[in-house]
Amino acid sequence: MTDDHTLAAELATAAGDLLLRTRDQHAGIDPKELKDIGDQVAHDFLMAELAKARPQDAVLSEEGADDHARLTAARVWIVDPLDGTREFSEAGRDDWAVHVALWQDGQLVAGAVGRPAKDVTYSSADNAPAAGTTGAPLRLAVSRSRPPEFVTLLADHLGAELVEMGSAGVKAMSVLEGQTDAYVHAGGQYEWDSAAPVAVASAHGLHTSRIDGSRLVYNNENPYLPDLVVCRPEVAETVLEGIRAVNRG
Ligand SMILES: Nc1ncnc2c1ncn2[C@@H]1O[C@H](COP(=O)(O)O)[C@@H](OP(=O)(O)O)[C@H]1O
Ligand SMILES: [Mg+2]
Repeated sequence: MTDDHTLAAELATAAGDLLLRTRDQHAGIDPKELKDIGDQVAHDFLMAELAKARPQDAVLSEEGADDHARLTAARVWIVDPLDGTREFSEAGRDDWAVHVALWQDGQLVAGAVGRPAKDVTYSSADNAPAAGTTGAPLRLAVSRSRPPEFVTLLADHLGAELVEMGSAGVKAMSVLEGQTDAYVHAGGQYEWDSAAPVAVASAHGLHTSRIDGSRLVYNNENPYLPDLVVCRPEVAETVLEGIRAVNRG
C-alpha cells in the first residue's frame, strides 16, 4: 500500500495537473466561473481518490459539507483543493496550490503542497532543511489581495520587507525555498488553508505556531484557525517578540 506521505504528494500533484488542464480548457471565461469550476473539479477528484485509497478515513475539505464523523475519527485528511483561488482565475499567475494533509490522533502526520503551475510538489516525505536566507532585512510573505494590517505593522516594527503573493501554501513554501524568512498571517483563515503547508514546513524543520507561539491544533469542531507563523527557526524568537510588541501597541 502507498504510504501516507506518498499518497498526499501523488494526490496533490494529480489534482494540480487536473486544474492546469481545466484552466486551459476554460481560458477566457468569467473569472468567477473559473474559480467555481476549479474548486469543484479538484474537490471531486480528491474525494473520489481518497475514498478509493483510504476508505476508512474521514475528510475535511474546504469545498465539501462538514461531516462531523471526523470529530471521532482517528484519521482525517484535511484538504484545500484549490488554495489561491483568486490567483488561479487570473491568466498567467502561478501562485496557487493544492493542499493535502493527514491528521492522526491529535497531530498532522503527513502533507503535500502542489504548485502545479511551477511543476513542483512539496512533501512531508522530504526533510531537507529549508534553503538559506540572505539575512537582513527580514522578508515577510503576505497576501497580495488582502494584506492584514497586523502584518504591515509587524513589518514596520521589524524593519522587514513585505513580499506579496497569493495562496497560503505558496507563502509557506516561499519560506522553505528561502525566498522569504517568515509567513505571518492574522485575521482569518481555516484549517484547510494551513494544514498541508504546516505539515510540510515542520517536516523540513521550519518553526510553525499560532501568532501567540502556541501549537497549531487541527480537526477542531470549528475549523476556523485565523492566524499562524511559519518561519525559519533562527528568526522565530525575533518574529514572535515582534508580534508581542505589535499586540502591546
Ligand atoms: N481574512 C481571511 N478570512 C478567511 N480566509 C482568509 C483570510 N485571509 C486569507 N484567507 C484564505 O487564505 C488563503 C490565502 O489567501 P491570501 O492569498 O489572500 O493570503 C485563501 O484561501 P482560498 O484561496 O482557498 O480561498 C483565503 O481565502
Ligand atoms: Mg485556501
